[in-house]
Amino acid sequence: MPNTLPFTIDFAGCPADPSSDRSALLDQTRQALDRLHGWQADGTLPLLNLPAARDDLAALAPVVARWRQEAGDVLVLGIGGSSLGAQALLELRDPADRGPRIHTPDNVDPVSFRRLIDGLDWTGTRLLAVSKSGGTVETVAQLLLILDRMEAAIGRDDTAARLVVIAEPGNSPLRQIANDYGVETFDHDPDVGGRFSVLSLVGLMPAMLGGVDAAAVREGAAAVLEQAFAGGDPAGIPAAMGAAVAAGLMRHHGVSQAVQFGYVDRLARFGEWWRQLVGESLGKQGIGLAPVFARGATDQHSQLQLYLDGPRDKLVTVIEPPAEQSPAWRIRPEAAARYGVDYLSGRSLGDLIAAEARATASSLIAEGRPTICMRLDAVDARTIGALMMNAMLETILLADLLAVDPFDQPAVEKGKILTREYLAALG
Ligand SMILES: O=P(O)(O)OC[C@H]1O[C@H](O)[C@H](O)[C@@H](O)[C@@H]1O
Repeated sequence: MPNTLPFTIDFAGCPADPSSDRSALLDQTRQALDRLHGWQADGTLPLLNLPAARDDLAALAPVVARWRQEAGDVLVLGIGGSSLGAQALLELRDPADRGPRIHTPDNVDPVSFRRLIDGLDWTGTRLLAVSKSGGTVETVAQLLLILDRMEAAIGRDDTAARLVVIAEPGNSPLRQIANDYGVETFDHDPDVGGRFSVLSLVGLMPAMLGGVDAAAVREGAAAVLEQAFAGGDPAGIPAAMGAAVAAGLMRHHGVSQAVQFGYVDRLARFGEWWRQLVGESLGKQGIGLAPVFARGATDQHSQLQLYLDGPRDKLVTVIEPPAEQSPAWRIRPEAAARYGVDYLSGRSLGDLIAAEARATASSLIAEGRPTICMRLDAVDARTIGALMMNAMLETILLADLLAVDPFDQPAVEKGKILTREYLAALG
């Protein structure tokens, strides 16, 4: 397969005006790309080496094959960067896949968690606990509760045989549990942050368990890096142009929100993954771009009025669906004529949603609202890998333009400390 990008991005709805310094911003992205290219070569930023990695996935293959054959249910316990990427990739599961049901109960709402757990047959259930730090309270709490239940039902040895842990090396609670039970453990690379870890085994092991083509995900990501590092004009590199456009709009036009308006249901979880990436990577020192996810066509009937006529503080990216392949249903011309909806004659839902995406983008542009149009060749593993790497690269480049560190999230620590204090104070 030629290594071209499986999507196109049109920035014409974000014209640069005289107050914008877009060419200076693009020059800066060129320098940042050169730096990143160097970091890929010397391994300083391992995220950039993940698309070409192979051995890590080969090491997972035996347990993945076993679980796909034996398990009825797999619980992937993790939150934030240890869950959202997997959730996004699992949306691409083939409905005919015969592997286990995969659950990603990232939240600790006791009612939804209990509903899930109460329905499980423990003999056929497998547990994958994922946490970079190995100490995230939600993940540890869920695991301890489940281990109790599972052990009571099938005994300690059979429980241990059903658990796999992914965590960075160290003496974290999760690592201690893994040692205690003697379970199979895989290393989370300490130098790959959670929200940048989807292309590692963190995102790809759950994807493989669901039969999603992990190699194709990486291939899509590799295509993005290859194009970005080929030395071309940054205006032709989607991540560089996206970062320059966003930085210009933030600096000169009061834009403070990025709306991803996706017209593909299977990319809704991708939208949630992207929210963490943008929110945690850029939101610091009083700077930030609030990521908003909207779902087309549903949010045309809920949010579009605001985007078209509300404050001019948004950059909207419309993700248009790919052309529908052999539509299953079309509206019969006689029915369309009879009910006065001739424009629907012979049309499929794919025709409708595609027309709606175009109409939303055109109406935003006509109102002078900064709008990016993204068109996908397909919704498949390669495309989502490319979308993810494009988003990560764009976020890193935008952080450079905004002079913030994309890889830390110091502000969230306070709440974690308080949570532990409040729990301890319960007595
Ligand atoms: O992977 P873990 O260490 O369990 O962390 C899970 C999540 O926890 C946090 O609160 C961080 O803000 C996130 O960036 C991270 O993805």
